[in-house]
Amino acid sequence: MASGIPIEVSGLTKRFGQVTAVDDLSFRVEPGRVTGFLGPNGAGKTTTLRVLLGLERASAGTATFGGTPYTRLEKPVATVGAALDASFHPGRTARNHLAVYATATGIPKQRVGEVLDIVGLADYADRRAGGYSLGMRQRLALAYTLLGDPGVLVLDEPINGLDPEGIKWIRVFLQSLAKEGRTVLVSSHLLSEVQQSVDDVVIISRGKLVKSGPLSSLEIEASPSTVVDSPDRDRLRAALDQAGLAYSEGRNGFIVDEPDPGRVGHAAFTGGVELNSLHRLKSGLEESFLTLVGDIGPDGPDGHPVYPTGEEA
Ligand SMILES: Nc1ncnc2c1ncn2[C@@H]1O[C@H](COP(=O)(O)OP(=O)(O)OP(=O)(O)O)[C@@H](O)[C@H]1O
Repeated sequence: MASGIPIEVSGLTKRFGQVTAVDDLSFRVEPGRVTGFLGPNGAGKTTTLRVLLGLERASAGTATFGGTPYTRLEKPVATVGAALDASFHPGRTARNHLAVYATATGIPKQRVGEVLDIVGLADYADRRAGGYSLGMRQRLALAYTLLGDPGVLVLDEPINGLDPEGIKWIRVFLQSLAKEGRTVLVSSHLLSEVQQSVDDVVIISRGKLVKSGPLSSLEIEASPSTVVDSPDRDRLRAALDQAGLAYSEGRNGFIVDEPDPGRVGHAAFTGGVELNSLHRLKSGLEESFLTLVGDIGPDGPDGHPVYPTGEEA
């Protein structure tokens, strides 16, 4: 196995005409850990991964494997295994798909049998991929990434569409790859989908970094806390600082490390700040994630502010 090397993204920007898909994005993915690359649909995850893998050219900034861009890696297949947009010919078998790729990339044929075993597809290897379930196609995509026994794995939505048994399997599998010292980056638009599989998270929204760090730091945010927002964020920030309240700022407001919305409301009142949202964080980790990425608002469904009712704890 090639050793795991960090993925380093620095000041990365990618524009498509008027659209800025990735906007001055910087983060680092460490070997020996499973990292979830998270954000709602359209946040810029696939674009970031495509630049990282040399499929798109950056408008600015860099995305490298330990300082080396993918296109300049000496042995790319043995360094990085990636599954983006995996599509298979329905008339060909899993074994045939992998054998063709192995031959094209100079990987010994015996490795095909090994990776089929590793991903649990050996019994189905000689069936046509057209008859595979989504879960089996996900396993075949994984088998591709492992052919060169790389130290870095980049997987786009590998859990999407798996049944509960498949999810359990991939969770253990990703962790075992990381324990071997590999760098494992897994994208998803749902935190809940990868929550039990990842050690670290990199969260983006509208092309920008929202948060990166251990999953446990997000869990701390999700512990009893209050979500608050104002049309005047600067004044609200100042009022929270003045009251000595700790918080992190997301697209839909501030997550304040204070379980009592009344105290947060009082801090805002003291600072003379108008609020358009104030409520206790409801469902823990997932709402914390959604508040950070701004996928849904803490506001009520009619767009009006929701104030604490006392039943949301
Ligand atoms: N080739 C392209 N030309 C123009 N715009 C693009 C292109 N590729 C992506 N975009 C735009 O860039 C933004 C980010 O898209 P991207 O596919 O990277 O997001 P994502 O986080 O991977 O979302 P999803 O999970 O839906 O794939 C979107 O607004 C998308 O429409």
